[in-house]
Amino acid sequence: MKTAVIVFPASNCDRDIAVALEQATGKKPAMVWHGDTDLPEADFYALPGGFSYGDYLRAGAMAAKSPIMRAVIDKAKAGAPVIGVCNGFQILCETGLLPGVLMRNAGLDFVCRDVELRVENNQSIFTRGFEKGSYVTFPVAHHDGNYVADEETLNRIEGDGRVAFRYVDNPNGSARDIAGLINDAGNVLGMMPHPERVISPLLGGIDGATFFKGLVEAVS
Ligand SMILES: NC(=O)CC[C@H](N)C(=O)O
Repeated sequence: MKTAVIVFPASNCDRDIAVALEQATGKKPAMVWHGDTDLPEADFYALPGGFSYGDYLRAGAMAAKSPIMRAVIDKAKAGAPVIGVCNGFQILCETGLLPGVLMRNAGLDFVCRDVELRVENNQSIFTRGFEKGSYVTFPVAHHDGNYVADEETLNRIEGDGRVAFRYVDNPNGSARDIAGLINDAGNVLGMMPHPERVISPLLGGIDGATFFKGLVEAVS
């Protein structure tokens, strides 16, 4: 099982997700710099959290135009599994691989705390490790986590069962409490909460370990 993590200037969760992936797969992921143009072969690709390019213009907007993202977009369109966490979710929206956009939190504050999420869909490769309707707790840490899309898009996403996770107590104003979203084809997931930060009791929880284990099993 090979995985790869894309590293942008001011990514700050790249090593956290690398540790989570190594724990789940037994192998260190390839770390790929944003300025590269070629991706190594991998069973899935991860876009980590952080403040890529200082969150200038809009969080994820500049990273979406970085050289490596052309290769990530091609891989995703060819069906490779891609996961984006927090800034990674922002980047996926800015590339258009996922619909909608992440705007400033409704309360205008940076929100940093554990949040409870409902698993809305366990049919995807990303959520198969969970029971549908079960609850998990992951931390959030962001100022731009307010998911916005037009009504038609929201209806379509919900109608197609593409909401992966929903906030129980919405921390940022996201439309329809959406915390994590899957693309049409089912191979791209973006989510604001951080599963890679709860992969051991020492870190305060293991729901993230279940998440990565389920993903690894699904793509093996
Ligand atoms: N941890 C993260 O990836 C959050 C950073 C993100 N750019 C924000 O909205 O604040």
